[in-house]
Amino acid sequence: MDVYKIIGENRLKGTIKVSGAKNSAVALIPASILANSSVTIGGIPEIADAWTLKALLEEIGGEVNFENGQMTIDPSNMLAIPLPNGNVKKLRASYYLMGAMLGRFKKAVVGLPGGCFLGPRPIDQHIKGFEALGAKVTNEHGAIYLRADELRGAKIYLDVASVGATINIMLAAVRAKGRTVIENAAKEPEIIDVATLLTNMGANIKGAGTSVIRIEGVEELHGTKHTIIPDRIEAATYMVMAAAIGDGITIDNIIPLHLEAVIAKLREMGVKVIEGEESVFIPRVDSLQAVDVKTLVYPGIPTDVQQPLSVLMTQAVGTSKVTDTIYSARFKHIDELRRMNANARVEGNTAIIQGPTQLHGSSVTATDLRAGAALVLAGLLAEGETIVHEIHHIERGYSSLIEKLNSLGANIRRETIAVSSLELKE
Ligand SMILES: CC(=O)N[C@H]1[C@@H](OP(=O)(O)OP(=O)(O)OC[C@H]2O[C@@H](n3ccc(=O)[nH]c3=O)[C@H](O)[C@@H]2O)O[C@H](CO)[C@@H](O)[C@@H]1O
Ligand SMILES: C=C(OP(=O)(O)O)C(=O)O
Repeated sequence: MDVYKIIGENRLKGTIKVSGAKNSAVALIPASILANSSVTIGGIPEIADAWTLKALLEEIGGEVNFENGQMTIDPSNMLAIPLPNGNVKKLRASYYLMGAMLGRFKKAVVGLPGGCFLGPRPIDQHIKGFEALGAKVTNEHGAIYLRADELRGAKIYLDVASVGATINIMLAAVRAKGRTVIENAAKEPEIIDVATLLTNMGANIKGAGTSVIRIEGVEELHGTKHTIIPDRIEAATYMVMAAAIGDGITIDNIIPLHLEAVIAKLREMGVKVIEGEESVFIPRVDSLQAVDVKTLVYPGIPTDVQQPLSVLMTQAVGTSKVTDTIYSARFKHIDELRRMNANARVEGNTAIIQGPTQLHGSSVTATDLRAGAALVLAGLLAEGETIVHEIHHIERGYSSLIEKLNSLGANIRRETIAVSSLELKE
């Protein structure tokens, strides 16, 4: 069982480089299935989700090379091999195999996705979209079966502006006959990134990044080269860390526009954020003010950032509130923070955090990816040693987290511990 052992209270200083966006990568990699020749994607983060997707594409006959952040996928020999179990369960984004395989083969069998448990994560809007395009969709023993004689363009109104459903419908619709219109589409930057790749493969997509996306289906898509956008969630995580325990940190390789809501909220807390073209500099912060935060769809504060932000709130003077309107149960980290002396409680979809508090090193469990990042930050702030368990969640989405933070002066070790010491913790 591997854990992170963190000795806290070191001030961090220097420059940290953000990797390519996980939530783009996990859609771009499956999108390559739709091409008739090799697709090369640069800037893929070294995260477990990328390796799992590589293995999944290989399971269906793809030839995949992943080296130095560049993934080249030759999809020519891929087949519609059913994927009911195994690797598909390891990540949420395996659901993109449904749209991509449906688009290419007009059929797919994909086990219901895994990923972080954030409360219920329905995929009804994805299925509604596939059905509108003419697919028959059934759920048999925990796997989704999709089959269509032909895919026909359709008008699809999403009941919720879902990132996953918007991308999944785009993946199928680019190969449908005629025009698809997605209304109330999600507007996240990752959607534009996927649309850009598909367009460079020969797809005809208009309006990605707005709430109405129009797609004219095409007969064939070809190979191309693409560079992924920087990870705005990773960037936000490091910005929050810089505000909490930095002594002057530059966060490099970012698109500041993607982070406007986070930057505005940090400024409201008293953090100085100096924006460059592709970086921000955050000087040492001496005093933080309590704030209220509500997560919203883009361009609002992302739900993925609320967990690290709630750790920052333990350092702010006064009572902060963070309401998650996207995933109302995404608060498992609060119990862990309480073990570390945080004065925090959850009421409905809101965490209420009183600060400032000196956090104490403790043995805690990462219940999901961003909860894990939040606990790493808590460990960096805490006096003494913090041991973070279940780090596989963190390594699904953060590339070289320990190396990056240690290069700023953090003291984090990844260690294998005997199961008996885990049992002692229980
Ligand atoms: C792999 C990936 O990109 N994951 C991201 C994606 O997840 P995910 O694709 O799960 O998130 P969605 O944008 O689809 O979900 C947003 C909201 O819509 C609801 N919903 C979604 C689909 C559906 O069919 N029915 C439905 O009701 C969800 O329960 C949630 O309340 O966007 C989330 C919201 O920005 C992020 O937290 C995740 O990091
Ligand atoms: C919840 C997340 O990931 P996933 O949707 O892959 O579980 C996340 O990126 O914060």
